Amino acid sequence: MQGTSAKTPTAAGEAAAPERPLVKLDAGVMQREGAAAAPQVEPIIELERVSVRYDGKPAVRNVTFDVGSNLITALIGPSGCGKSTLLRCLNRMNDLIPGAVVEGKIRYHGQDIYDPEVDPVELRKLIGMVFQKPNPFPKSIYDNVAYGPRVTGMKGNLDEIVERALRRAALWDEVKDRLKDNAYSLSGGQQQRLCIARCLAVEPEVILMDEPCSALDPISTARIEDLMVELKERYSIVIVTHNMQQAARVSDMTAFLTVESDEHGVRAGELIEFGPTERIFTNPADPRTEAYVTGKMG
Ligand SMILES: Nc1ncnc2c1ncn2[C@@H]1O[C@H](COP(=O)(O)OP(=O)(O)OP(=O)(O)O)[C@@H](O)[C@H]1O
Repeated sequence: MQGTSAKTPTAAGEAAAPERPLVKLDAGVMQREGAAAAPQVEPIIELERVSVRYDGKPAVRNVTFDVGSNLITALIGPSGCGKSTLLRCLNRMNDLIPGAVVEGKIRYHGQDIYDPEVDPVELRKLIGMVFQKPNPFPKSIYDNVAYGPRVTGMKGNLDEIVERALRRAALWDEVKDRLKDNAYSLSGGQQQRLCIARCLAVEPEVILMDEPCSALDPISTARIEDLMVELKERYSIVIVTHNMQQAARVSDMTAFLTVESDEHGVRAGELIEFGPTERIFTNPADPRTEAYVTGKMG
């Protein structure tokens, strides 16, 4: 599988990117400076007419868009429109759901990820996932981060790999003196950053985040949002969020989905609009997008 060549691991101890100031957008939502400019999308993942069914029942229909390299792409839309389903397609997590069938093409660096030659376990190392609720293992902080490198037999000094991942997840300073403590002794926000560190430890290229802040307080949420903006220097991120302010604050590109009926009256999630986040929130092309982002629908 292609894909690791673009990555240049750096030594532990690198400085975190400076926090970006917030700027006000016309729509009254706050967005970090830099995310406002219309970004160039150099695709790392391409979705082409992707449809998903569960036990024959359509959940998502004909979705086409590109996930840009080193950008944050937000998937937004009302409950049940298929955001999580679509996210799980991107690293074949739907393979683990009995009855789930994915159609269409998903290409990662141009390669069809559903090709029988592709090993989904290898794919998930390159396209990692962070879930809604922090889900650390009942192990020490160190062992949580070391878990992936150990089971995948990653080469290198394990202490350095753990430190690097914890630094990139902006958690090192808070845990460096308690690495042997159980992960459950951390706060919810720290646990979520630990899960991000666990994901980063195996050197992914893409991070999928399914409502990563929904179980967190506003301060922990702000830390994760800052972290996401720092991480995109090195990784490509796709985030599912119900929080439109969050999508507007952190993402560069936004895909808006909603449930629509086809000509036979069969309902499934469809992509209504995809584009630079600033435009989607301030000047959407479709009235359904406008209704959703202004809170009149969903
Ligand atoms: N494991 C599953 N088995 C059967 N149907 C499923 C499964 N997961 C999702 N669905 C169905 O697929 C559709 C899309 O669900 P999905 O969870 O992807 O939407 P969502 O936009 O992420 O929703 P929410 O915002 O509420 O989390 C829904 O109709 C849902 O009931």
